[in-house]
Amino acid sequence: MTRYLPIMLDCEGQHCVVIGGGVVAERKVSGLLEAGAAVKVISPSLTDPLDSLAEKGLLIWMDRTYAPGDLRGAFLVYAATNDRAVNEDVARESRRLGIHVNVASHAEAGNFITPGVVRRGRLTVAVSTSGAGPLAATKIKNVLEKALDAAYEPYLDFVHAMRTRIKEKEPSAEVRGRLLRKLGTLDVLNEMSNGTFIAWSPEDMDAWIAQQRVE
Ligand SMILES: C[C@@]1(CC(=O)O)c2cc3[nH]c(cc4nc(cc5[nH]c(cc(n2)[C@H]1CCC(=O)O)[C@@](C)(CC(=O)O)[C@@H]5CCC(=O)O)C(CC(=O)O)=C4CCC(=O)O)c(CCC(=O)O)c3CC(=O)O
Ligand SMILES: NC(=O)C1=CN([C@@H]2O[C@H](COP(=O)(O)OP(=O)(O)OC[C@H]3O[C@@H](n4cnc5c(N)ncnc54)[C@H](O)[C@@H]3O)[C@@H](O)[C@H]2O)C=CC1
Repeated sequence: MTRYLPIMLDCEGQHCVVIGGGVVAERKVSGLLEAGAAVKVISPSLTDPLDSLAEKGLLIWMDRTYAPGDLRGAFLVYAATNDRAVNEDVARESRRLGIHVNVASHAEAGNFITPGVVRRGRLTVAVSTSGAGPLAATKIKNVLEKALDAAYEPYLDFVHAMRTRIKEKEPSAEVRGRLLRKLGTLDVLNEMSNGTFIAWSPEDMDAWIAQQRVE
């Protein structure tokens, strides 16, 4: 069994290439666009949603089949055609160029796979079965989709604002550590979830930091 390393990859502005324009390519493209990647799709046909993304200029479409050389300079490559041999050629070129490649038809030909994803703002939960059962991954994802409160989004914005402030304002590593741990014990998530949270102004944040510093 392949034991994959789960990592969070910053793809903002990175040039990513998807070969194929069917429903599977569409799913991979939507994940890439959500992550801010610069997407190029190479395929003689596109699904309607992909076509409309191309028309809006949200991706670059090359209306043709894959040709060697197409992957040069790519950050990530997805081989998502319905032709196994073509996907294998894409995987081979990627490996030769040292580019990570995902192969939709038979994952073992590539070296990374796509998890099912649930997002709540800054929270990302990724579910993988290591390729054992993509539909099982979807089912688990759906369980999490129901379980994860929408309040995680404002909660993590709050935590981010507070952590940024504490890191900027507190030079002592020891005090900073204490403040950051105290931040983790606040009941803000519950308050946001049940609607009782009153937003903190920058002054409220500074007052909390000043008070906790001396305690
Ligand atoms: C290994 C992996 C590689 C990769 O694609 O990255 C892979 C591979 C393959 N999938 C196949 C089939 C299906 N995949 C889906 C759906 C999804 N597949 C996704 C990921 C992955 N699929 C990676 C492993 C994820 C993990 O670790 O669990 C999801 C989670 C994410 C996404 O695609 O974005 C997305 C759900 C999105 C969501 O719910 O949000 C459906 C259901 C449907 O289409 O509705 C079917 C049909 C039912 C079935 O086959 O079970 C085949 C057979 C091809 C054939 O032979 O015909 C292969 C090839 C192989 O097994 O090697
Ligand atoms: N990994 C996954 O999540 C899943 C993978 N699959 C696999 O992925 C493959 C693709 O699935 P779909 O998108 O549903 O197929 P599809 O038949 O809808 O689309 C295939 C696309 O590939 C393009 N294409 C074919 N030859 C090409 C070439 N030489 N160069 C560039 N583009 C080319 C076609 O024009 C079309 O746009 C399936 O054959 C299956 O093996 C299927 C379901 C899920």
